[in-house]
Amino acid sequence: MRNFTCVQDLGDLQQALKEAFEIKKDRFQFSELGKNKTLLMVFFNSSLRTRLSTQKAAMNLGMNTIVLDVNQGAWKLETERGVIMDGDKSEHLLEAIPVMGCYCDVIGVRSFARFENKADDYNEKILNQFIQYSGRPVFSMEAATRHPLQSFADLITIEEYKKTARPKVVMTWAPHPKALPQAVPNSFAEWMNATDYEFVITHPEGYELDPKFVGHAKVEYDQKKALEGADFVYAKNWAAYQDPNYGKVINMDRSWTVDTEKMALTNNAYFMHCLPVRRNMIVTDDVIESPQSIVIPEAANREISAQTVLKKILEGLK
Ligand SMILES: CCC[C@H](NC(=O)CCC(=O)O)C(=O)O
Ligand SMILES: NC(=O)OP(=O)(O)O
Repeated sequence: MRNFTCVQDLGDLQQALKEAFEIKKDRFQFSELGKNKTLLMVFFNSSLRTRLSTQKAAMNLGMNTIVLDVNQGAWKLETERGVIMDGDKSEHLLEAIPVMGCYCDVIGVRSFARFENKADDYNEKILNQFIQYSGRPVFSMEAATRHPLQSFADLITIEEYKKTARPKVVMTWAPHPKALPQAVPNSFAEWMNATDYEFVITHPEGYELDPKFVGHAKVEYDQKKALEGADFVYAKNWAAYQDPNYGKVINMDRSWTVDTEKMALTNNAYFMHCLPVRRNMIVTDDVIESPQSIVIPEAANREISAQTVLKKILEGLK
């Protein structure tokens, strides 16, 4: 595998899951694979789980790691070609990216949607420049439209906890004070659609996601109806996608917060969230602290999804 930006890049998903569970049995069995190889992790946005789990995964494979927080320490970067650089940006991405490629063998990039230009976001303008100009394999650590390492970990977790072959998985929107990217819900939907699970998306009107990601999922505007009989509840906030409200918060309706009453409608469902989570906005304290909350094992599986992806990229370098 050269680059990893979406579920399709993994190829056979069932085979990738087998590799992930093999790694989980003994995460140090491939510790020679990454010897003398360096992973560069580039963050344009904050991170806890991705930063820690991806470094740990690289170390499990014997890799060296370098972490760059672009907005803390590096030169402020210009991303637009043709701009006269007489302002506060000292370096252009078109130099910085090939330079970064000189110092590493694999690059991970986190660059959220900026909500300034929908086309730039949905054409993955930043991530694709790393793919085009770095000369190295590139993987997404959450880009503008997807978060594949998270979604892979989410799928691993559902496979571990499911009680039936085809569980009912419900992704529900929940309120948040900020305009959050559609990357996590887009990606979760894309990965759920790649399985044979029963998958339902529920959100208020106006929060419809890009149909490219919704695919054949059922969309239900009545959250309580959607939650009936659910085996997994995946909560997440996202800003509006559809024009003219792209990138906007158009609703903060706290009746969409996931609470014990909502969870009582389900089939004793497990509660999932990618974290970080705004308690008592997305989900109540009682629900996220309940025995049915699997947000910590879900986060722990980020090491496994990252290690599986890095292993496949390193195998492609041989
Ligand atoms: C893995 C999730 C990363 C990001 N989350 C946030 O930016 C939350 C920020 C906040 O709650 O202040 C998102 O929603 O895409
Ligand atoms: N879920 C996730 O990617 O968390 P961070 O933003 O903390 O990396």
